[in-house]
Amino acid sequence: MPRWKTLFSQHLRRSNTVTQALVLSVITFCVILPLCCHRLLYSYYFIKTMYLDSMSEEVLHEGLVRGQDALQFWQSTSTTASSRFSDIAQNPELLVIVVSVQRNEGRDFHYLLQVMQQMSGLLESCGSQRCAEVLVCDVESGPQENQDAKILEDYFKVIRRSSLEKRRNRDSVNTFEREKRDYVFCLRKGWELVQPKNIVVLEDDALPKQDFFTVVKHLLSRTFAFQTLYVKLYHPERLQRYWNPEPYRILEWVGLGLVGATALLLSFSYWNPCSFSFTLSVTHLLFFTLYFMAAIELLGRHYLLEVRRFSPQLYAVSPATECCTPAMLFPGNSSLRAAEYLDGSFCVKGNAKDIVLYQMARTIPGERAHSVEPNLITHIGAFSSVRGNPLKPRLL
Ligand SMILES: CC(=O)N[C@H]1[C@@H](OP(=O)(O)OP(=O)(O)OC[C@H]2O[C@@H](n3ccc(=O)[nH]c3=O)[C@H](O)[C@@H]2O)O[C@H](CO)[C@H](O)[C@@H]1O
Repeated sequence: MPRWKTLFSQHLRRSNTVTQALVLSVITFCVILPLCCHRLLYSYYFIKTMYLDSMSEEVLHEGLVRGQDALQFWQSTSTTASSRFSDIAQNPELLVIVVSVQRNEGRDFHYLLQVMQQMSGLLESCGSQRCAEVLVCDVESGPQENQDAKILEDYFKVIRRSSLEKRRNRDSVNTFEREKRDYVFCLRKGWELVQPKNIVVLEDDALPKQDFFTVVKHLLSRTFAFQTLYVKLYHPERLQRYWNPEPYRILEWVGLGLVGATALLLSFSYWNPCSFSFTLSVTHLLFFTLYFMAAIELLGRHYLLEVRRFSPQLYAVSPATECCTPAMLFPGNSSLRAAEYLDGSFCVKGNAKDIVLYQMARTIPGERAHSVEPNLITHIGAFSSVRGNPLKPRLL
């Protein structure tokens, strides 16, 4: 065949491949994914203008109903032996401390009651061998009472500061410093009272998921847990994307792209072995790796993480991410070190307790911190007790 003919047929084949790649990309990214994902809150295709307000209202309404149900639940529960968790054993394997303050905004949502209702269900499902001891740490030190904590007194042990400590704590510090001091108080008091082997601290709007105790138990059976200051059990869903600058996520992203592309190309080569030349496969591998990476990111990493719930062994442990402390595991006696670090810092807006802990774990030699994914709690607090709230809270 003359040379120009060979070149022409090569060019035709190449442009044919490029066209196929283009058509596939347009169909996937402009038709299929937008159709499937436009209602998924954490997907890039989510149409905020159409769905955000109505979804936020719906979630708010559901939260209110759950709160009223929880109130009714605790008001109607009789204090039988099985519903009482207030007798705390010494040296338990795990102590869960729930930190709570009286909320002014969103008080009808009874976050604490919701969390404790879920917790009591989880504790009951553990059977006679309790999976944890639980303390409610009521840190309200103003003139008002924490009504929800009061309701729970018949069922759980509630710890508070003494009146003298309360008076001392009332001096005019900013909210973030007060929040930190409250946290330190709960950590130390819990340790002092129960001497547990490990501690989990939950904020009062952190609703534990069904897999909570199973996964915490599994984490504690791994050696890394005892070389860490804390393990974060929650990270906000909106910050779980690959396009957030966490180095290990980039590795996961490229790895998933490569695995997807290799699997696809191997199945192609199985069904049509003649079309599988080396040059084609390298270009194809590159294209499909990028194709899968883009598809996963646009769909939303959050949804992919949910697949890991299949087994506790599949939960990913990685270096800790910065934001938020609604659910924290302090293995061994690390809660005492954390309390000491927090005590030595002064918190202000922009340098709240979550940032202080993160910085400590990064800068103090020998300290490390980890995060586990997917989340072990749902954050149900639409209203913040430390920051100003918008008139209508939104999901994003
Ligand atoms: C979901 C999320 O992103 N939550 C984070 C956000 O809290 P939020 O702004 O969401 O505030 P929040 O209402 O969830 O309060 C956090 C916790 O602090 C407790 N509390 C509040 C006031 C007080 O004077 N004393 C006290 O102990 C309260 O009971 C709750 O357990 O910012 C905090 C730092 O500022 C923490 O990093 C929270 O994890």
